[in-house]
Amino acid sequence: MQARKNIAVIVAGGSGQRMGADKPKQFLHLSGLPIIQHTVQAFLDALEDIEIILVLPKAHLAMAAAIIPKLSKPGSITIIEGGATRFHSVKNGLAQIDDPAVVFIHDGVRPLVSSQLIHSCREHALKYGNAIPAIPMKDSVRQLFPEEGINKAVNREHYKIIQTPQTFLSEIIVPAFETTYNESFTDEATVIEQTGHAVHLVDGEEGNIKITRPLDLIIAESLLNNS
Ligand SMILES: Nc1ccn([C@@H]2O[C@H](COP(=O)(O)OP(=O)(O)OP(=O)(O)O)[C@@H](O)[C@H]2O)c(=O)n1
Ligand SMILES: C[C@](O)(CO)[C@H](O)COP(=O)(O)O
Repeated sequence: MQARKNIAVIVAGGSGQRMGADKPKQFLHLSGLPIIQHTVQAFLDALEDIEIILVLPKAHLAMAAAIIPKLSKPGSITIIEGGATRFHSVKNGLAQIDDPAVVFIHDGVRPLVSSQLIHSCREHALKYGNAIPAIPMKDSVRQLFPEEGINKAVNREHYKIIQTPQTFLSEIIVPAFETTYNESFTDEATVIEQTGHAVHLVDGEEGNIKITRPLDLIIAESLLNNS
């Protein structure tokens, strides 16, 4: 039987509107290195045989030339052009996968992902077909009813905050992405759910933050300096 590869599709094809910087946030520096360099290196460090498909914005493909040679294993990285939405960027990355694999799909702007979480996701995906990291909510939560102009408290124990790497057997995630794009696809779990797969949640990590707004950069810098 063909051995199962480990492949990470790292999506960094966005433009970072909410960050409001002069370049896409994945290229901003964190502790002196581009965010995307931290993220890719985290996967290279976690798994000896990892192959990385790095999805970048078309207009910034050249930025890869500055980053790749600085990684510990530059040879294991393939650069792919991103799409109009995160879904399309993931789809472009998945189109590169032919062999049986455990496929990690990870936000390029979650640079603090740990080796422990990557391994936990891999083990659960091998057992359940998919592994989706999730953390508990820590604030009170209210649902809005705009038409009635009211809001109501909900039980936060019934909700989880979802992270990446969302991890799958290739035979599940590759065919799932043949579906037509739908605006409700905010992550990969929503895509496999539509094809009838049960989503398997695993414990995520509080520190595995997504750098979305300027404050997140400050938090990430602090977490990195105190780790
Ligand atoms: N067309 C897109 C949009 C997003 N992403 C990636 O998906 C991850 C999570 O998306 P998000 O944080 O929303 O990034 P942006 O789309 O860049 O941010 P914004 O929504 O603020 O513009 C990021 O690593 C981003 O680069 C992508 O690969 N291709
Ligand atoms: C995939 C994700 O990071 C899981 O929390 C999230 O859905 C991405 O959302 P965004 O609006 O594209 O940042």
